[in-house]
Amino acid sequence: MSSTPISVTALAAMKSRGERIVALTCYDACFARLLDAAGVDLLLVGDSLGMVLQGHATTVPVTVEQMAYHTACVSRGRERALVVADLPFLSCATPERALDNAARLMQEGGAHVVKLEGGAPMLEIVRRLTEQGVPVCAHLGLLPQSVHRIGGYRFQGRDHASSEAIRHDALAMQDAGASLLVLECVPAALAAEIGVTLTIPVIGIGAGAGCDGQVLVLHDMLGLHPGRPPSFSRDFMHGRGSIAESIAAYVESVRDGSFPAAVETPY
Ligand SMILES: Nc1nc(=O)c2c([nH]1)NC[C@@H]1CN(c3ccc(C(=O)N[C@@H](CCC(=O)O)C(=O)O)cc3)CN21
Ligand SMILES: CC(C)C(=O)C(=O)O
Ligand SMILES: [Mg+2]
Repeated sequence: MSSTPISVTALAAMKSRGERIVALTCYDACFARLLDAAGVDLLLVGDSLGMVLQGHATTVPVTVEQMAYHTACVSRGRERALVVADLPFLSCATPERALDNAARLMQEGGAHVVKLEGGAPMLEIVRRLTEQGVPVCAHLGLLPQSVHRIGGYRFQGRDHASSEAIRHDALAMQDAGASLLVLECVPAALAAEIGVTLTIPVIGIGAGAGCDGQVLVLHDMLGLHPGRPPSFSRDFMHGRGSIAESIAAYVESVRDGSFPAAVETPY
């Protein structure tokens, strides 16, 4: 049985109907087939692959070449799910580079949407991409590509000034043409408020259950994190017999709003 492929407008329609969006990171065709068959709506080819696949301590070493390769692998495996690919570290340093690199992710990789980290300084790039027909997913809150500037993977938006900046940037991203927004590691109340304010879908990771959808790093939710997984993640393999069963449990838990629970919502 084949079903209609998901588009960014289909995700917006889900938001308006109050249906939660289920997303996971995905880096290869094998998992793309599995996640797609389980009804995952959005496959994020995240630059987190630098950490979970390549063994780096950060996402900083990941290149556009590598992102295009993994995006192409995912694109071959999916039928229905929307494919979103991360623009990696410094690939949006100028609007020209952003346009060239988005072209690679879409034309070589088959991505439907490109995602970029950052707020106000990225608005011009979001406008330029959007006016060229490139759907953009914005990414605010914790920006892992800035880990060396931030000094660690910390929750963001916990004081008045930074929560105001995130709120403001979220609206500005929507106005600049972004089709989706990922909010990473921000307080649940802030994320929920942004979710009801914006018309575009807001997908949270470490941002509470009030978002329009959830995303997790695939390896974390399969219990494959080396050491202690992030506090906002859940090991869906725990007590289950197969990967397929665990993915199905994640899909159901996001759809019915039981993931993330209070224990997976630090702030
Ligand atoms: N495997 C993996 N999972 C992720 O969620 C993830 C990546 N990699 N790579 C890119 C970014 C980095 N991320 C991370 C990584 C660790 C924490 C973490 O351990 N946070 C602490 C709280 C730290 C604090 O607020 O001071 C936690 O307990 O969750 C958070 C986000 C999220 N993304
Ligand atoms: C954590 C998600 C949102 C991401 O950007 C990634 O996997 O690279
Ligand atoms: Mg990323």
